[in-house]
Amino acid sequence: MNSETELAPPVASILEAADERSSPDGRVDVDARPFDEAIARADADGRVPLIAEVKPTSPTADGTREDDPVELAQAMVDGGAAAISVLTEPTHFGGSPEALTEIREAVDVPVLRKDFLLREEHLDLVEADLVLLIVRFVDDLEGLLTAARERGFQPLVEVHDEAELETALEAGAELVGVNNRDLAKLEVDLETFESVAPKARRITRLENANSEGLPESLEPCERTDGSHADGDAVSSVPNDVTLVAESGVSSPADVRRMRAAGADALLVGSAIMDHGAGETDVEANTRRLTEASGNCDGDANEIEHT
Ligand SMILES: O=P(O)(O)OC[C@@H](O)[C@@H](O)c1c[nH]c2ccccc12
Repeated sequence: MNSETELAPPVASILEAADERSSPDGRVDVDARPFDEAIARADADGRVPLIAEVKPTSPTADGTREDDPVELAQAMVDGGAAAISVLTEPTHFGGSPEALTEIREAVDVPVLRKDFLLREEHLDLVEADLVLLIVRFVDDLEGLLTAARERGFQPLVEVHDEAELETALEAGAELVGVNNRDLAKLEVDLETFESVAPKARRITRLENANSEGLPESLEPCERTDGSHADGDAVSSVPNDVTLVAESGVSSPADVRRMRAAGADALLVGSAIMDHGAGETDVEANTRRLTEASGNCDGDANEIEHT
């Protein structure tokens, strides 16, 4: 495994279980729904491009939602989600490959398989439009990226820091998720995306500069504290890596904060699933995030969450 620091005990046990899981013989062959088109459609409609996650429970959740996963996914799409993420990990997240298959049949947006995929054979368990590959847990990222693409999957490569980002980009990742949750402590800090994202822009900009020259900078969004998300352009680079801000986004203000830091899309689970006793209307929970204004207008578009 590609990890030197200690992992939170639930994560270590998830990985042990993942290592022992096997897939049926034979390779899947996916005709994937393009994720870039789903992002473009959302942007064109004025919706924040959101991957909403069907996550019945998790090591950090307070309870478990027993609702029909297909109904949950449909409610997320009705709330404006550009794509759906489905946990297929069974032991700690209450997920299943069957739920993913049913959801993919029921909705027409791209579906991400969220699991702990360690080896090539793990890719063959179930068809999906995207698969998550976590840099920290994968030994041969380049090999797994190739194997995923050969099957038709669009790989979303998850990183948590700059070193992992470099590994991801060197291996040829085009779609990168920056996880705000530290898997060593399971703590969430939105500054993770804010500090890693500009580095992704800088590295790909240098690569582009070799062939095309530098694009003009856009004025970066101003944050509510008056500082800038980063001095660099955040969304003007052609042939750029697509960046997804993952985890810990719970309010329209968080959405705007991640967009200001350069997120092309966001991945949100808990705030939509709401495992506690709070707001259980998944469609409304999704809508208040997809309708969060994409500009930096402070709280002008804040919808009261009662
Ligand atoms: O529930 P949150 O904080 O909105 O997070 C969603 C998603 O980012 C998170 O579930 C996640 C990110 N990377 C993962 C890897 C495995 C399992 C789960 C995850």
